[in-house]
Amino acid sequence: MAGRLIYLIGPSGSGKDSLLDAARPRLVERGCRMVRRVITRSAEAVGEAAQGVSPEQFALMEAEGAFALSWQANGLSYGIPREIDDWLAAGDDVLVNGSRAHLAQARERYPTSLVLLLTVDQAVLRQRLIARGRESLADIEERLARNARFTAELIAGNGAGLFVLDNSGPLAHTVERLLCCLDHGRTVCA
Ligand SMILES: Nc1ncnc2c1ncn2[C@@H]1O[C@H](COP(=O)(O)OP(=O)(O)O)[C@@H](O)[C@H]1O
Ligand SMILES: O=P(O)(O)OC[C@H]1O[C@H](OP(=O)(O)OP(=O)(O)O)[C@H](O)[C@@H]1O
Repeated sequence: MAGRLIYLIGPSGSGKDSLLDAARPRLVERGCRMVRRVITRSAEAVGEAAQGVSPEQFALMEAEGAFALSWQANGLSYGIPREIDDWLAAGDDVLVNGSRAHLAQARERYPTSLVLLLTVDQAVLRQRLIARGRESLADIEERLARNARFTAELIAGNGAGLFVLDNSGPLAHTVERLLCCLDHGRTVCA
């Protein structure tokens, strides 16, 4: 039986990478796989969670069919390696750090996917982005504006198909809710 694609989305700074890192050992325990994204960011800026490539390398990889999903946002290109399709075919669940703007395409390709929307209060989000110190203040404001547009639209348009995980509180709490959702489904953990 094919595995489930678990498509984690949420604004930049909502804590997607932190959540994946914190939950990693317990996800692995459950046989859930995670994949390193390919991003057109410098190697120093992407850290362990992704592979940094140049725009030229990215275009080449895309043309060669290296990605199961790919999108552009925030002036960057992002790719999810196509090896996830082998894992899904082998019956493994796969959790990916996705894009809200690319949700429709992801659902079209993976109709049984479970979509998790990570949310955080906008004021908390601004503070976290500033504290993370990765983008300029102007870039941070652009990300916040992009976020404000998206969250309301997503919840209005996809309410029934989304599991909302609030990460305004402690990360450990969000990890427990994520695992509860994966183990028992939306209704029990809501
Ligand atoms: N629950 C939380 N409480 C406090 N800080 C958090 C929490 N979740 C994430 N952070 C911090 O917020 C910042 C953004 O998190 P990050 O995982 O990089 O977000 P994303 O991957 O969604 O862009 C990081 O500095 C991270 O340490
Ligand atoms: O369509 P959106 O939902 O706005 O998402 C666009 C991109 O922004 C986020 O990545 P970002 O560059 O912020 O990296 P990070 O969130 O992993 O830090 C997200 O993971 C997407 O790749």
